[in-house]
Amino acid sequence: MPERSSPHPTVILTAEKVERRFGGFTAVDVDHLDIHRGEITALIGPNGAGKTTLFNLLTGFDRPDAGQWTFDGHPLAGVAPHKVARLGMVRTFQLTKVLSRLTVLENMRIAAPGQLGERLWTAPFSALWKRGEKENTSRARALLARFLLDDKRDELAGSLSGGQRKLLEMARALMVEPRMVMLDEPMAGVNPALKQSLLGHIVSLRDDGVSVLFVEHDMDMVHEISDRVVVMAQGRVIAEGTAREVTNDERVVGAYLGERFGSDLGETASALSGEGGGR
Ligand SMILES: Nc1ncnc2c1ncn2[C@@H]1O[C@H](COP(=O)(O)OP(=O)(O)OP(=O)(O)O)[C@@H](O)[C@H]1O
Repeated sequence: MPERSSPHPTVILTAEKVERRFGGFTAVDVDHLDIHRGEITALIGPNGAGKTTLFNLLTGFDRPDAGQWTFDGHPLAGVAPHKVARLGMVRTFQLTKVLSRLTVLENMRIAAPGQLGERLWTAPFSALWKRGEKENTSRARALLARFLLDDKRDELAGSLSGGQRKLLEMARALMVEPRMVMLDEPMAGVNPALKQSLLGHIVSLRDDGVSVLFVEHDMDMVHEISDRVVVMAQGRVIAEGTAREVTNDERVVGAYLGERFGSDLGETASALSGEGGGR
């Protein structure tokens, strides 16, 4: 549906020859990857394709065996996650048990930049620190209002529904005012009623100028909001293009049909082919 990818996009993230091996097994072997600025990019692929491992590498949560990548001109290989976030690239995380025992507002406040970091050491209890805390709280409240969670602010995060948790994960990521957000399966465990609202929030991020990269198995979502789709299989990028282009790509259909479970891409491709009068 959207297919609004610009013919002359600028690149916000570019990766070269990124490799991650676990023992003798190569989980990621990406020769080249560009993510376009201001677009919604879906990263899809069968189970075990290396999508999450690539996310972890790009955001500093894992170390590559080889490779380089730059975000907005900053070389990032070997840079720690909190520094990556400070440069403007954040990823969402599923709420852990520990975070579930904190309130919604506490979850937001600890996601603020510099929290538990240098600010706390150099200026505890100072006026500067208090001002920072006040700013963090008002930013957190504004984001919670945007995601319709403000009336839940004093409730434990663990008491939220699956969809509300996803909204909180996204709101938390925005505490650092990122230029790029990486979402890991944003639709997993979300009921259909909240799905549209979540999609709307992702589109509104793009409309605010934030680049979005998301991993997802839900092909309806991929078709509905992606400007561009990158397909991985066996650690490599095997295809790139609009959702329609990649679902009609034989290499992509082959990669999915090769596995028994996972995505509905095979069905989607057949449906698309049917629309187009058969293949
Ligand atoms: N820490 C690890 N140690 C050993 N093997 C790992 C490790 N992390 C990932 N792998 C392997 O790397 C491969 C890629 O895994 P990854 O989780 O990145 O795939 P994925 O595309 O995200 O899959 P899914 O869609 O199922 O989440 C898999 O075969 C996985 O078993």
